[in-house]
Amino acid sequence: MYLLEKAPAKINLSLDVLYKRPDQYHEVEMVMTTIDLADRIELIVLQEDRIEIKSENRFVPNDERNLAYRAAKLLKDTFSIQNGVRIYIEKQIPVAAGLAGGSSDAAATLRGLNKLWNLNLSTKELADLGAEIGSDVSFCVYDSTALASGRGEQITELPPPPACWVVLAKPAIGVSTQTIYQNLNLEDVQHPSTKKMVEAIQQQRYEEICSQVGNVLETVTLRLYPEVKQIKEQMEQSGADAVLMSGSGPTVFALVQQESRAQRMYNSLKGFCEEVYMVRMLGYPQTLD
Ligand SMILES: C[C@](O)(CO)[C@H](O)COP(=O)(O)OP(=O)(O)OC[C@H]1O[C@@H](n2ccc(N)nc2=O)[C@H](O)[C@@H]1O
Ligand SMILES: Nc1ncnc2c1ncn2[C@@H]1O[C@H](COP(=O)(O)OP(=O)(O)OP(=O)(O)O)[C@@H](O)[C@H]1O
Repeated sequence: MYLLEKAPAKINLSLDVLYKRPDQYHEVEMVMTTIDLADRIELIVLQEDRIEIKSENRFVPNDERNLAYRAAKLLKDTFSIQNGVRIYIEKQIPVAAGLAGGSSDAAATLRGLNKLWNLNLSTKELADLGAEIGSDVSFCVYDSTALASGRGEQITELPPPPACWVVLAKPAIGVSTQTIYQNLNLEDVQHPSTKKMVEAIQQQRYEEICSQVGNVLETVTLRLYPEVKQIKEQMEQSGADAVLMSGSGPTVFALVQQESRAQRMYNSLKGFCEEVYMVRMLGYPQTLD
């Protein structure tokens, strides 16, 4: 038995941190959506009791460090599944970029194995299981647009935002999410208004969405990595409707409604940044076949 799942990247349209919790996580309020930059996950059921990970990308671990491996293991252990699975990850999402690539692979594995192993779990049940793997996995299970609170695992779905182009640039550095949260000084940030962002999406007001984007982790990453700041400034100067860093970075994205303007921005960024993408905003679940 065999199944394909699409695992799209996410962007944070807003990311607010409320306080540091006693369990070493931070209480957050994030508005997230998906974009048409996606990994492709192929799942093949094995009669033998083992989990295999295959990927041509050298940055993707092929053992229990892989979040997709952990997703399969979690379902196997929780539901005493005797079969194994081969998981082939065709990687399109840049690794360690702030785009939840690993979390989305884990979520796609949960969705796919739910079908292949006839578990009949609801999206909420899968998302709750996903939270055991990582804070972003629950959102990725929903594969839509949502407000995420708690440490990121409490999901309230929202309608997809109005369509637009998303131009992304990832500087050639890796950023540790843990380091960024550790260096956050909550007295030194400007909090975005989650409420206004949610209302702007509910009312489908593109300009209001653009004026409400904000990410408190940006303060930390831009201070620690000047190359991220440089890319952000370059995007701001080339006529974006809004520019923001996604998650803990280092990827910066621009929202642009006009295709020709997005194309010009893509071309000019390509001149000094190797990893640049121009994709559509999605915000609703996609199928592959
Ligand atoms: C930055 C974001 O990607 C935004 O969507 C998420 O908040 C992070 O999600 P993630 O990568 O799935 O994070 P996890 O794997 O759960 O946690 C990695 C590390 O980030 C820190 N962390 C994460 C989430 C959170 N709400 N507070 C935190 O302080 C913790 O130090 C944790 O050890
Ligand atoms: N399926 C996977 N794809 C990519 N990286 C993975 C995967 N599973 C585990 N990893 C590990 O996780 C690390 C972070 O990768 P990932 O691409 O998920 O980061 P990210 O986009 O910054 O995540 P987030 O936005 O959730 O913080 C990588 O360095 C890699 O070693």
